[in-house]
Amino acid sequence: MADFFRPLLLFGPSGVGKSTLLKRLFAEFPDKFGFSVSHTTRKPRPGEADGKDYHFVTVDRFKDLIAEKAFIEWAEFSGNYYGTSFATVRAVQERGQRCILDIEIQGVKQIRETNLNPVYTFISPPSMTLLRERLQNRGTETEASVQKRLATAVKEIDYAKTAEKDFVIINDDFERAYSLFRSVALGEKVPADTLPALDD
Ligand SMILES: Nc1ncnc2c1ncn2[C@@H]1O[C@H](COP(=O)(O)OP(=O)(O)OP(=O)(O)O)[C@@H](O)[C@H]1O
Repeated sequence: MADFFRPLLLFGPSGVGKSTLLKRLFAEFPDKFGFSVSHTTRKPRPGEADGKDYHFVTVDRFKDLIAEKAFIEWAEFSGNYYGTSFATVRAVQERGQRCILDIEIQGVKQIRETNLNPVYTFISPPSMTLLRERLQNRGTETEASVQKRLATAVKEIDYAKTAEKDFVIINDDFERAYSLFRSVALGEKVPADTLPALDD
């Protein structure tokens, strides 16, 4: 069970279902896991709470935090800044919880250079067509933003094809994906999925 105490890092393209999987995990295990709440300069979506989903900050504040070396990793993504502070990860670990990070690719690359030693878990769409549909159906993006996220997704998936990762979870049928994700999060030794072709 040694893996349980390593942070769990989730990565995967926007719209693949990372937040949905996490929401379910936190509902089932309110005390076992702690989310590393990122800082962002993007505007809150309806229902998102400051300090829970993100620490929502201004660009000036974000730049101050960069200057103070507060971040383990930070990146600009889809026109906004995102970052993980040392303080948030530490706060989760001090509560005795497994820290879960939801990070985009540029951040993942930076994390590899640190001694955080997380379990790298790639959440994959079953196909590019389904990814596009989910982004469109979520209703939070304009068509231009969907296009931008899909273009980024293609690059992220190319990276994921070659990058070192501990687990791949295909978010096809949600209940199936969640059951696998739950096992991975609990530190169980389970056979994971293999990355689909994603060339559609
Ligand atoms: N297995 C699934 N089958 C069908 N729809 C799903 C599934 N999982 C998630 N969704 C839906 O797909 C949309 C995107 O999911 P979600 O917001 O969790 O993605 P995300 O990876 O967290 O994206 P972002 O990185 O942009 O926050 C949501 O509308 C969600 O309800």
